[in-house]
Amino acid sequence: MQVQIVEHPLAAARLTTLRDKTTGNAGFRAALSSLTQMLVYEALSSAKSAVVEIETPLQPYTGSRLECAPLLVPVLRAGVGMVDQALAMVPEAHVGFVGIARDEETAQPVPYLESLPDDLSGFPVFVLDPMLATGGSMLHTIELLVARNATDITAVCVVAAPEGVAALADSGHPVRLVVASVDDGLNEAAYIVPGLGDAGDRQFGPR
Ligand SMILES: O=P(O)(O)OC[C@H]1O[C@H](OP(=O)(O)OP(=O)(O)O)[C@H](O)[C@@H]1O
Ligand SMILES: O=c1cc[nH]c(=O)[nH]1
Ligand SMILES: [Mg+2]
Repeated sequence: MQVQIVEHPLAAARLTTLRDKTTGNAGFRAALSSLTQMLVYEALSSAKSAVVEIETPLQPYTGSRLECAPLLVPVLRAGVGMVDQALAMVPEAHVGFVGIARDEETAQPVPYLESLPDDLSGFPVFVLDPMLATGGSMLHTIELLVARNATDITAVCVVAAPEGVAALADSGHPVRLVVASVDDGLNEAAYIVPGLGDAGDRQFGPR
């Protein structure tokens, strides 16, 4: 599986703000939005372009546009904080939604929402979720997409645990990962360490 770690100094600065436990809800949402811009920019660096013929004020010009905008799929709740900025980068994109909450005892994903197009053949899909911990939530999402014929899936994450990266790689599904950091691992409660805590709670408060 292709893993692209975005290590730009500005990305590292936003990630530090997210990790800082003194950052409040508003500051966390702002830093997540800003970092999402960098992650989506990098995730699109290999996207195909289509030729567009235009005219500048001076002469004809052969320009380009994205050949196919990715379907954006935020995983609720935490991925909600990434979707506005991703849409700002790709305004023509469509958006699907998946809702999953981990069971706090077992860390198993509990799905509660699925709102996706029926057929994703030929469409690139960007799954937006800041946290890839055990990988259970991302794998569930990927399985929903593959069942709809998706063959080009990008997981856009902020922090990943090696366990989650391995789970995606071992799944054999057509997925690549774009992430700001692969951290040390998971603690006994399946939280990423050093991590940034609960990305949903830090944006929106406890559920
Ligand atoms: O890789 P996993 O072990 O599945 O953990 C990662 C998931 O946990 C978080 O969501 P959470 O379940 O806390 O829901 P929330 O976004 O509503 O807070 C996070 O946003 C991922 O979706
Ligand atoms: O560290 C973690 C693990 C799962 N979900 C989060 O929000 N944070
Ligand atoms: Mg949460």
